[in-house]
Amino acid sequence: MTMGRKNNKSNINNNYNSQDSMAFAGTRTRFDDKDEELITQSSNPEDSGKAIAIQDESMGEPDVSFVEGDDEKTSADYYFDSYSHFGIHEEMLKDVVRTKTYQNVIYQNRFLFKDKIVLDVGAGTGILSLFCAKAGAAHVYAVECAHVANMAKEIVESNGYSNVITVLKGKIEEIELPVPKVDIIISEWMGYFLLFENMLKSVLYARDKWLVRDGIILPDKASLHLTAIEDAEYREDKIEFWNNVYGFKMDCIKKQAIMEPLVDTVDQNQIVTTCQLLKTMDISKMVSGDVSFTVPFKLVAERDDFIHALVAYFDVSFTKCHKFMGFSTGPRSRATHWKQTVLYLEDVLTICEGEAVTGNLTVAPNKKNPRDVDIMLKYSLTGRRCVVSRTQHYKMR
Ligand SMILES: C[S@@+](CC[C@H](N)C(=O)[O-])C[C@H]1O[C@@H](n2cnc3c(N)ncnc32)[C@H](O)[C@@H]1O
Repeated sequence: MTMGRKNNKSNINNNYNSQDSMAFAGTRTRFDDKDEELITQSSNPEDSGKAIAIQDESMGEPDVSFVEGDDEKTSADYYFDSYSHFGIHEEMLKDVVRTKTYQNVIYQNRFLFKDKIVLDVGAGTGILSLFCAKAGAAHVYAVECAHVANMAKEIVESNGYSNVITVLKGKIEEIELPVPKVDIIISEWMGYFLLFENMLKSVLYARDKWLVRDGIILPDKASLHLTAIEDAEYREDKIEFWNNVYGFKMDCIKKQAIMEPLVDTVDQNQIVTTCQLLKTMDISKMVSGDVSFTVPFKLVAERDDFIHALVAYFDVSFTKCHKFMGFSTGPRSRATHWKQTVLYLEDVLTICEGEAVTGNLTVAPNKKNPRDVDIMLKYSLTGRRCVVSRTQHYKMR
């Protein structure tokens, strides 16, 4: 997965949700809501913890030393480590679309929470637990496996909620809850392309183990969408660049670059076709196998243009609220830290208004590392000016 584009264009109007709302994941990107400037923050396991450069002044040269014990770490450890530093939580909390939506869902629907037992899966700083406690929950169990759990405990204490919120440090799959059942499960589990990180599996595990019959899960719906964009300039910079690097061809890197989805903000003016709903997941009913699927699509051109990439994004909704609530991470909505996921095409499609790109998208967790996502895209266009049919494979990692 590749992050960021030179000229980030953030959209500031989320038409989907009139409330202030926004969000973040493993390699999440910082979104500074004040100046709407997007700053890439790598929390890539490859970048974190493995080696540190220690400046030894007597020697002059930096000494690159491996941190003791890191050899034993698995990719899962690196994943959880990425949530240990407060910086990643700062970025999530500052994602106003994300955090405000959860806050509004909880504060405007107190009838759901009053005197209820709540389980917060992946509590982070404890922010969602605090919202629930303030909204009148009888008790909240805040489960968090990363070191930030220690801070969540302190935050709960210093805000005077220790009698309502119990922070449990550990993986949801491994902890013991002091109660047999809970009335509500709340979680912010969404990753890039919705499914990157695969945290949804942990939420479904918690649902099956602890949620009472007729209990509520928040959010309870998540949908993946697809559209097609014109993106000549950036495709040139990211993909065609490898054709001629100071006079040398680097085709092998070009092949890799095209396989890596780009997480970035797309300007709504780049959209060439209709947007299509690919898949809706009902979090209250689905099984973990439902995150692997193949869906057909048909994207109809709304103008004569060139298509360089398909773009995926997601919406989440909280349908148990008094009034519908949710947010979209689409290019026509206010930007979130999730941005959009851009899949570059090997072909540039010359499309005329009314013509359609059709195909199938297959999505599945990677077999070796289920937090990564494998995507297969089959597309074809039989147009007046362009006839193309191709299959491409992408890896989000
Ligand atoms: C996207 S963050 C959300 C944090 C917080 N709920 C918020 O809204 O700001 C997800 C959190 O879930 C934690 N997490 C992920 N998988 C988990 C698991 N299996 N058990 C416990 N915590 C988990 C991560 O460490 C991370 O802090």
